[in-house]
Amino acid sequence: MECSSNPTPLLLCHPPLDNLDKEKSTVDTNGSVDRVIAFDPSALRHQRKIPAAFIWPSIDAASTDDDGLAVPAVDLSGFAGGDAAATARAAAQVRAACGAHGFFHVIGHGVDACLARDALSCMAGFFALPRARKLRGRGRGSRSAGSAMWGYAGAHAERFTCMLPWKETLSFGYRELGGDRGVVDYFTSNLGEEFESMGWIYQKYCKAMKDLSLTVMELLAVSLGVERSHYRDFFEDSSSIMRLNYYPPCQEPELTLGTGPHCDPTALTILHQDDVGGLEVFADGRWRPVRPVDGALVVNIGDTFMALCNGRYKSCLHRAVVNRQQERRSLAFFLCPQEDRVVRPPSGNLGAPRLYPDFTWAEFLGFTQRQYRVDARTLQAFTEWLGQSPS
Ligand SMILES: C=C1C[C@]23C[C@@]1(O)CC[C@H]2[C@]1(C)CCC[C@@](C)(C(=O)O)[C@H]1[C@@H]3C(=O)O
Ligand SMILES: O=C(O)CCC(=O)C(=O)O
Ligand SMILES: [Fe+2]
Repeated sequence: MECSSNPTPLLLCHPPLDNLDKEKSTVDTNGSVDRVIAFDPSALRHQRKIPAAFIWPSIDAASTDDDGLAVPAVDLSGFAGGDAAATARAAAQVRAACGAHGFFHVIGHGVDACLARDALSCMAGFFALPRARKLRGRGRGSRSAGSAMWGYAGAHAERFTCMLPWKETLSFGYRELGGDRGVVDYFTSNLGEEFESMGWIYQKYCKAMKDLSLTVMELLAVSLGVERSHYRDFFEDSSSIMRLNYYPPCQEPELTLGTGPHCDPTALTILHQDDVGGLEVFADGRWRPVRPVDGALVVNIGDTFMALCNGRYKSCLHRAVVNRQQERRSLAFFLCPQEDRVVRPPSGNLGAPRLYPDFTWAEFLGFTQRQYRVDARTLQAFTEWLGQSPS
């Protein structure tokens, strides 16, 4: 597999647009995947070496610098309460962080601490289930573009054949409109009635993340000098993605990755990580950890927001590493526009000259699920692909 996520000379690394098809060259001649790995950490634990499919190119798995990334802790309480000085301070912090690397912590965010704790801890029960049971949570999503990514996935081994991530995930969609128990219904209909209480935890957690993401959108607008409600209104009817990440301990952590180097294609990510650590950002030419801070949530700009602000704020390359001793859990809430909404920056001084073409989230999500494995240059590849498409 050609390197598709070389972090150093990003622009010098041009994999073919269909980097998914390239990987399928390891599919056998009658079209079926011949080396599907059933990711079963309890069985893999007894092997001295990890399977070759989990080994990443050394450039992607390059070691981490000790120097933690300086991410500001943006206190949202004053901003939400309408305090002018607190707003100016928060906007300045966000402007500096997003102009540099796009990552910041939020504190004073108002998310119930018990809910946040429960959402992180209750996933343990799910990932500890036998594999066959977890697989019941596969696939039945409502939206076709993303349906391959809904439900349970063990190392994405059904989608990819090499550079597999050392993780298990459970993903589901969240949209508020159309009912206030969509997540609960997802859990009970896909996993079983006994998952109802877990479904309620994520139902409430998603609502809290949606509200928080709209507050952050307001702050981003203020920080960019855009009309305060502009992005909030844009995302009011958003359809977002909730993902539970479970990273088991790994016997050869320096050879693999929990999540490979990528920029999030989505608009905004709110990450709740446990206290183990593993998130890293590629900044100033090196991989730097974003150390967990108790009570804080990590926020980062994704490609879709970078397009919405015409490149003023960065969607930055990041990854998650694993370690020998400890399992790690994280919760990622990905804010995405409603599928058919056109992504374009507001007119005015942000808008020209345009760096990216108009697109819809349905098109971009479809590209990441059918055409291209998300990496460091997804938005660029998507832009080129749009330019080549008939219309
Ligand atoms: C739209 C998306 C694609 C990925 C999930 C997400 O909702 C946001 C980030 C993307 C991802 C996590 C980036 C790293 C590679 C990936 C395959 C993964 O390791 O999970 C990505 C997701 C995907 O499912 O395509
Ligand atoms: O688990 C983490 O720390 C990061 C995961 C991530 O970047 C993602 O899911 O997009
Ligand atoms: Fe990410």
